[in-house]
Amino acid sequence: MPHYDLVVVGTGSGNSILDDRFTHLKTAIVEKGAFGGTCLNVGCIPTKMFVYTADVAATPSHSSRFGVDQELKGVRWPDVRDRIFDRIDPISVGGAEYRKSHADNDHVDVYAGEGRFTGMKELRVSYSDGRPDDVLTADRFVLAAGGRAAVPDIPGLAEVGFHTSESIMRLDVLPKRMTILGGGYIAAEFAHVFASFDVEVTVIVRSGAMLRNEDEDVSSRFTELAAKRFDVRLDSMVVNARRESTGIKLDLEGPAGTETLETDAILVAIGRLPNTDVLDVAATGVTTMASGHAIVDDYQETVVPGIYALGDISSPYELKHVANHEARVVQHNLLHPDDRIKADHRFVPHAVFTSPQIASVGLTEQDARARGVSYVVSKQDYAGIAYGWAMEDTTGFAKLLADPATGQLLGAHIIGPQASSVIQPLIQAMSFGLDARTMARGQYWIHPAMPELIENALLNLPLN
Ligand SMILES: Cc1cc2nc3c(=O)[nH]c(=O)nc-3n(C[C@H](O)[C@H](O)[C@H](O)COP(=O)(O)OP(=O)(O)OC[C@H]3O[C@@H](n4cnc5c(N)ncnc54)[C@H](O)[C@@H]3O)c2cc1C
Ligand SMILES: NC(=O)c1ccc[n+]([C@@H]2O[C@H](COP(=O)([O-])OP(=O)(O)OC[C@H]3O[C@@H](n4cnc5c(N)ncnc54)[C@H](O)[C@@H]3O)[C@@H](O)[C@H]2O)c1
Repeated sequence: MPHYDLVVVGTGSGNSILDDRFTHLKTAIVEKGAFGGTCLNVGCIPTKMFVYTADVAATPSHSSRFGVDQELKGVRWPDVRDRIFDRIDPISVGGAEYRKSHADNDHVDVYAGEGRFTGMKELRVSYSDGRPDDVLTADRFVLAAGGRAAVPDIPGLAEVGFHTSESIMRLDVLPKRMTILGGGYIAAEFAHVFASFDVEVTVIVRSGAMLRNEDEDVSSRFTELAAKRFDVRLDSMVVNARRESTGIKLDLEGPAGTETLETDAILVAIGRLPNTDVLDVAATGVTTMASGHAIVDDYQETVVPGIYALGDISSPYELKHVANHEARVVQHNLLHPDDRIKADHRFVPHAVFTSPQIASVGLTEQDARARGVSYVVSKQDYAGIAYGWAMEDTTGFAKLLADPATGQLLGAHIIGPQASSVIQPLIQAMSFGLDARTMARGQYWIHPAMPELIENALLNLPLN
C-alpha cells in the first residue's frame, strides 16, 4: 500500500496547488475524468466561448436599430463546437502529460481513476478498465473533487434521454427545439446560446422568476427580457416524460393546469451536488453540511487534521474564482503549517454570462431587508449615460446599496452590456473599504466610457 506525504483528489483547482515548492513531498494526484476539471473541460471556459459566439450570432437580431440591416445566414454548429473543443481538449491532455511525465513532477504519481475513502486517511482508487484497485494512504489530503449536475426524479426522463452541461456542448447536431429544466445560471447562459443559434428554447422554472437569487430588480428585469426570447414557463414543473414519433413529450404542471409540451432535446440545469458522497468522505471522518458540502474552517481544513477541502466540494458558492482563491489558501497552509492564512469570503462576486450580462457582489436588496440592515439605494440606467446611447441600451441598469452612516458599499448589481467587467471597480472598493463618495470623486472616470454608469450610480446614492 503506497504511502504519500500528500494526496490531492481532483485536478480542477486542486491541480494548481502542486508547484515547485512541493518537490520535497511525495505526492499523488487522483483524477477520474478529464484533467483540468469542470471549468476547463465542461464549465466556465467552453461556455463562455459559446456565449461569445452566441453574441456574434445574435448581432443581426438587433443591428437594425443602428440603421444597419444584417441577416444571420446560418450557424455551422460543427465548426462552432470544434473551434472551441479543438482549443480546450489539448490543454487538458497537455496538463495530464505534464503531471505524468515531466521531470518537474518526478515526485508526483498520477492515478487516473475514481477515489473513494475506505478508512481514516485511506483512499481506494478504482479504474473503469478493470485494472486492480490501488489503495493509498497519506499524511495529508486535499479534497478538490468538485460536484456534478443534479438530476430530478421525473418518471420517464432517463428513458427519453437528457443532457446536462457536461454533454450539451458536444451535441452532434443542433436540435430544432430544446427544453431547459431550471432557471439559474446554466439555464440563463445556455438559453441565450441556443436561442442565438436559432433553436426554439423553452425554459421550465419551478419558481416565479429566473435567476431568483439575484437582486429582485435584476431577476425581474431578466425574467421579463427572457420571456421575449424564450418560451419561459414560470411556477411550472415537468411531471412526466415520454418519447413519441414526433419528439419528446413533457407533461407540465403549471399555472394553467396540466399541459403537454413537445421538444427534441432536454437540458437539465437544476443545480449541482458536491461529490462528498461518491468520495465517501465520512469514511475518513470528514463531516458535511445538509447540502452535502464538506465542512471546513477558515483555513479550509476539515474536522480531520491534515485533510483540507476547496472549491465546489466544500464551497456553496460553486464558482471558479472561489475555488482558485481557496486553492491558494490551502497551498499556503500546506507549505506553512505554523503560519496559516484564512480564506476571505467577504465579497464574493459572480457574473451570469447571458444576454444581457448580469454581475453582482454583496447584499441584494431582499437580503438587506431580511437581515434588517439599514441601507440607501441608487440606480443608474445605461440609457442615461453616453455609452448607453451609443449602444442603444434601453433595459440595463446598475443598482447600488450603501450604508447611510458610513457610505460603505453593501451591494452592487448590474444587468446590461459588459456587466461582468463594469462591476470590477465596485468589487475593489468593497474589498478595500473605499466609501462611495470618495470612490466617485477621488478619481477620474474616462468619458464617455461604460464605467460612467458606476460613477453616476455612486453619485445618485442619497448620502450626506
Ligand atoms: C456549465 C458551467 C459553467 C460554469 N461557468 C462558470 C463561470 O463562468 N464562472 C465561474 O466562476 N464558475 C463557473 N462554473 C463553476 C466552476 O466550473 C466551478 O466552480 C469550478 O470548476 C470548481 O472547481 P473545483 O476544482 O472545485 O472542481 P472541479 O473543477 O469540478 O474539479 C473536480 C475534479 O475532481 C474529479 N473527481 C470527482 N470525483 C472524483 C473522485 N471520486 N476521484 C477522482 N477524481 C474525482 C472530477 O473529475 C474533476 O475533474 C461553471 C460550472 C458549470 C457546470
Ligand atoms: N457564470 C457562472 O459563474 C456560472 C455559470 C454556470 C454555472 N455556474 C455554477 O454552477 C452552478 C450550477 O448551475 P445551475 O444553473 O445548475 O444551478 P442554479 O442553482 O443556478 O439554478 C438551479 C435552478 O434549478 C431550480 N431547481 C432546483 N431544483 C429543482 C427541481 N427539483 N426541479 C426543478 N427546478 C429545480 C432552481 O430553482 C434554480 O432555478 C451554479 O450555482 C453556479 O455556481 C456558474
